[in-house]
Amino acid sequence: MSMIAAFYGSKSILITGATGFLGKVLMEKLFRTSPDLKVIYILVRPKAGQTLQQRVFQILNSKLFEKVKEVCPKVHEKIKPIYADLNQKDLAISKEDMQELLSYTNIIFHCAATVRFDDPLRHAVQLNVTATQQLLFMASQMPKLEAFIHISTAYSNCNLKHIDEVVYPCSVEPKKIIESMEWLDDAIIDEITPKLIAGRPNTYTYTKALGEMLVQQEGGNLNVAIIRPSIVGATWQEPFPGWVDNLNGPSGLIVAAGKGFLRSIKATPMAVADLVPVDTVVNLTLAVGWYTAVHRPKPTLIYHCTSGTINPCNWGKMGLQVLATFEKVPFERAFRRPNADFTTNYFTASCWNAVSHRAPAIIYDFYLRLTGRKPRMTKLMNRLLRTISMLEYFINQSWEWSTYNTEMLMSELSPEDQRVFNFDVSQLNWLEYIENYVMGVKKHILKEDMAGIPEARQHLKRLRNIHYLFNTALFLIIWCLLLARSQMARNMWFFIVSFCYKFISYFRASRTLKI
Ligand SMILES: CCCCCCCCCCCCCCCCCCCCCCCC(=O)SCCNC(=O)CCNC(=O)[C@H](O)C(C)(C)COP(=O)(O)OP(=O)(O)OC[C@H]1O[C@@H](n2cnc3c(N)ncnc32)[C@H](O)[C@@H]1OP(=O)(O)O
Ligand SMILES: NC(=O)C1=CN([C@@H]2O[C@H](COP(=O)(O)OP(=O)(O)OC[C@H]3O[C@@H](n4cnc5c(N)ncnc54)[C@H](OP(=O)(O)O)[C@@H]3O)[C@@H](O)[C@H]2O)C=CC1
Repeated sequence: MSMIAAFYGSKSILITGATGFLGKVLMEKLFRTSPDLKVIYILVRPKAGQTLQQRVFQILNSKLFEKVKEVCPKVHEKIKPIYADLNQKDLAISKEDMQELLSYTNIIFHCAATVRFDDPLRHAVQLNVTATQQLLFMASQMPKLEAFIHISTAYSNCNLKHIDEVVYPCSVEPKKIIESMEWLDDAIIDEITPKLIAGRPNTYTYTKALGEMLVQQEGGNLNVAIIRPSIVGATWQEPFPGWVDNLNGPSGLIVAAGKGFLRSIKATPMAVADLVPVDTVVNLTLAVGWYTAVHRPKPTLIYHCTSGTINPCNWGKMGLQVLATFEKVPFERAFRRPNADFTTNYFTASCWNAVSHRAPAIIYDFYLRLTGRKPRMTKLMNRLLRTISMLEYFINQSWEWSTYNTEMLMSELSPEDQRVFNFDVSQLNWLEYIENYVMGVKKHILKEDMAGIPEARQHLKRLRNIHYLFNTALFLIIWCLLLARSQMARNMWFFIVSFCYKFISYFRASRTLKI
């Protein structure tokens, strides 16, 4: 029997961010391995016109929860959605709900955050720092609380090349940043943001670092732990390989490449692609929750959930495997045949962006206008290029994270727990994982059925023929223009024609003599 599964068996658990990518897999694993847990409180907000219940219903009826419904038929009775908005003071939790949370919660998993790289500092601070402070204040009033597990990111200190499992202080205290957001206007905040995030690429990584510092400072007597995942990808093994449900990180670029929009990206092929499967992150998170509650380590421990130092993959290997998988499992209705490459300098990247991204989009929008349809490709391409510009920071350099605490935790687990809550990425087969990831993007993000592969292949063949036709026509047009304007071109054309004529005559003559 798994000690960790038994530990959660009687617990009341609060998960923030449970409707997110990581949060869903965390909930699924808890219900599947500890079906007799008491309750999981999830902070949820209405979204896209859906009520809290509708959002929970949609999650429980998704493919991700198919196995849970077999082992925990009453799962819907064990989830308690609580209205909350991290943008609001006191998280907008009602008095009744707050009283219940304070009275019964045993474990908190704080996953909620804004993971956007381009959020204004005020919004990122509100979600990733102020909301964390409010959750810590709630936790300090929970008499039954055994552990507070805070999910940060391995890139919170990406301004450093080697990162240890410690909290690195930020130049300005989190509390001062929180207070200043209350009275500074947006214009001043925009002006000071570059100075505050200095060395980091965006407000996301900066505010995650602030959140860690706040947890360390205001964790008080709480049993707190911090987990830093690197780039969280699709599931590796459980509940099944390849599950992913958002366009963040690699997923969006895999879609863009598979649909033929993405043709080049500035990357360093040998740079470490520090991906970590979401089920690996969840297994580590649950093991940390158990260890923190049972062993109460002091001071606060930080756990790196990364792959680069244990089982490194690089962007070149990943990119080639993604392209190879497209050959086997093409995406439907592609704009062009998938064919992308990494460029290693800005000049080449700019040229490729102009020739292989912007020009085709303009041509295609011109065609849409000619056929009376609304042009959309240029707008989509600009968004994709903007996304790429934000991700490039992370694919053109490598970092090194120490993993002492994570390895220590693994050694503390029983063999059964190491099996059930496996976070040993040394066992990961990258080629197999990446192939499952691409197939998962096709099935779970694009909602494409594998039965449509033959038609997708036919579509790609048609695109190839159109591509050849277009290139031939372009060549002929350019050649005719050259012939019309250049005597040298005409002389060259005459030489080629006469050479071919003589070669054919000689060939015929030699064949006649042989007969
Ligand atoms: C040698 C051969 C080479 C061959 C190469 C083949 C290429 C194959 C690709 C494989 C290589 C992949 C490289 C991966 C690089 C990944 C690096 C990731 C690093 C993360 C480090 C930090 C990790 C963390 O701690 S949190 C990470 C999670 N956070 C994110 O990833 C957030 C990033 N996204 C954003 O910040 C925003 O989306 C932003 C700012 C980039 C774009 O914002 P914008 O407002 O423009 O768009 P959205 O409103 O978000 O969406 C608009 C629209 O676009 C769709 N969309 C969203 N994101 C993406 C995307 N990444 N790609 C494509 N499309 C995207 C979205 O669904 C929306 O559509 P609507 O219809 O409008 O809803
Ligand atoms: N994905 C990755 O590659 C990595 C993620 N992480 C960390 O893991 C955690 C989870 O990330 P991930 O699951 O990918 O992110 P998602 O964007 O998928 O999920 C974010 C969660 O936060 C919730 N949330 C955001 N804003 C609010 C708000 N105003 N009020 C209430 N809830 C809100 C979202 O709710 P809603 O559904 O209503 O929007 C969602 O449940 C984050 O802390 C992130 O920093 C760390 C490293 C890598």
